[in-house]
Amino acid sequence: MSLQGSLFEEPAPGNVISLKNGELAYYPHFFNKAESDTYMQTLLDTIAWKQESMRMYGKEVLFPRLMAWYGDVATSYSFSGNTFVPQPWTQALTDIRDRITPTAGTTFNSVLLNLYRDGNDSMGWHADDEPELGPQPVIASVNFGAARRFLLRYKSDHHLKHEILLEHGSLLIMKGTLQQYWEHQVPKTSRQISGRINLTFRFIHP
Ligand SMILES: O=C(O)CCC(=O)C(=O)O
Ligand SMILES: [Fe+2]
Repeated sequence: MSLQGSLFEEPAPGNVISLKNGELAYYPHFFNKAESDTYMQTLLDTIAWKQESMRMYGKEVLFPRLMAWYGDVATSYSFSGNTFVPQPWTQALTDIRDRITPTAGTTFNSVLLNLYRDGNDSMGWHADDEPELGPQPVIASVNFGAARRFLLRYKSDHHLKHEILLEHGSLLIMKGTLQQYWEHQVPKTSRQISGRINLTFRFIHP
């Protein structure tokens, strides 16, 4: 555990964002700049990044980003026709997990990592509503690297929207009925930007 972060520094306060049938809390500077720079580099160097593919309309399509899945041995996770078997926790991942756990108010047994290499990498509209996450999952999203727009839309009325710029060192907690009523995405951008890593800590019901 990082002494600097845990003993001498309180995380910056978060902003609760109350949406219709969904709740978010955003902590823009949860990790300080130096820690965030170090985690960015450590994760780039030590995570087993892979470009996965999914079957779509009978074709094998590459995900437009790199991914990795880490967690307790008993957790495996399926989406878009893939089952991901987790790799064992690394030191950096358990450090980050232990830092965010008190703020999230719940425990996590796995983490999905996404590496957006540049503005061309993205994630399309979806909700994290897979059955193994349970009915009202708490999902903690940690961000390092280039800031990216995180868009939300109400499933049954796409005019209802919200947007958050997820910055270097930030933490976003999604909870309550958010995944049931809202979808989210990280759109492409034509801006020339560097890489970004997002980690979503989850509790998978075995
Ligand atoms: O990269 C992000 O901010 C979003 C990640 C996400 O939605 C997911 O992993 O399910
Ligand atoms: Fe998601």
